[in-house]
Amino acid sequence: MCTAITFTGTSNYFGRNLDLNYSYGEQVVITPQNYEFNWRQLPSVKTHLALIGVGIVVADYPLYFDAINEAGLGMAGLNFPGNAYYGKVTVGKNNVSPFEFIPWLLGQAHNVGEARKLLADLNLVKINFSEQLPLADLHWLIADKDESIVVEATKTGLHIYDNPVGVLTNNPAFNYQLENLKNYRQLNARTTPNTFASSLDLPVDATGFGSIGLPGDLSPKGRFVRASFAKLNALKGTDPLSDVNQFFQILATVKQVKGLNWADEHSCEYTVYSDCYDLQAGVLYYLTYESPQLHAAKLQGQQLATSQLITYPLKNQVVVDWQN
Ligand SMILES: C[C@H](CCC(=O)NCCS(=O)(=O)O)[C@H]1CC[C@H]2[C@@H]3[C@H](O)C[C@@H]4C[C@H](O)CC[C@]4(C)[C@H]3C[C@H](O)[C@]12C
Repeated sequence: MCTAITFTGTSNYFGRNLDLNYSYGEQVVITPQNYEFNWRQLPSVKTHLALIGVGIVVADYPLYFDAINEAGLGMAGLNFPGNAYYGKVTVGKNNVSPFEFIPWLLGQAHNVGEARKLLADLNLVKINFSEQLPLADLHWLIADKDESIVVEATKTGLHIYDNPVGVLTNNPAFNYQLENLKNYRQLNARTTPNTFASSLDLPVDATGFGSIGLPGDLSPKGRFVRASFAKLNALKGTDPLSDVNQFFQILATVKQVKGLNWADEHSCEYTVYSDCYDLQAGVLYYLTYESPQLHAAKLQGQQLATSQLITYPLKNQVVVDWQN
């Protein structure tokens, strides 16, 4: 399972937890402006916006899990098993395969408004990357500094939803998750007055009473409510780095610890990595399960106009900052 969020403070932030029972050997992948994209159905593109994100490179192709572009638009793919539906190639449409979707959109859209226009003619097609890497059932969170949307391709068509919460998890579909928040409208980040019965004296003897009922479980439903409550009530920082820290603290409320969520008999899901993009500065901050301090990479200067993919393996060593 995964959780993606947006957060606004001194800058605008976007990122996710990637939860899985194994690692693909993820890397930071920078796609410069002159890397040529040879799409499966659409004409090749020689120049485009530069991207930075997390993913893997196979046969010199960037398979992004999440990324942003140099204009400050971000996008993340999250599992949507059993609900995602990709159709046949349709004449007159932008036929894009799911593994091409992130680079195709981020390569050209500067903001959510432009993304919406491109999505109007999008057809997500059933074309896999290779036999070894079959189709992934996904839905996507797309965000810029002002707004976010969710894209779901299901049997009933391509759906684009406004996302007033700026959170996405997994099944069931996004509409359900949004509707489900109504069941938690009584939650409060402050302790509420006693409304149980006016005749009964029920003094508070601690804090946190307003959040009694907040789901603590790791299911997508539970994480959607918890991440929304955390994100919508979290204080903003006083500078970009304190915001980045706050972003990771929010993601930590839905982090999966190894051993708490078994995917099958032999392996459990855990938070492989968490990341936070500063959409305005073009910086990717991340931490991994094995290396929980902040690492960073950015889209910068002369790298932007080159033509070869640039990669850095995600750090996986614990580093201790000794003080004596
Ligand atoms: C599994 C990842 C999503 C994490 C998540 O939501 N987990 C939930 C687990 S559960 O169902 O709820 O149990 C997704 C996000 C991006 C996906 C990858 C990207 O789409 C890029 C390629 C696409 C290829 O078709 C398949 C391999 C792949 C490399 C994908 C593997 C996998 O499906 C990834 C890594």
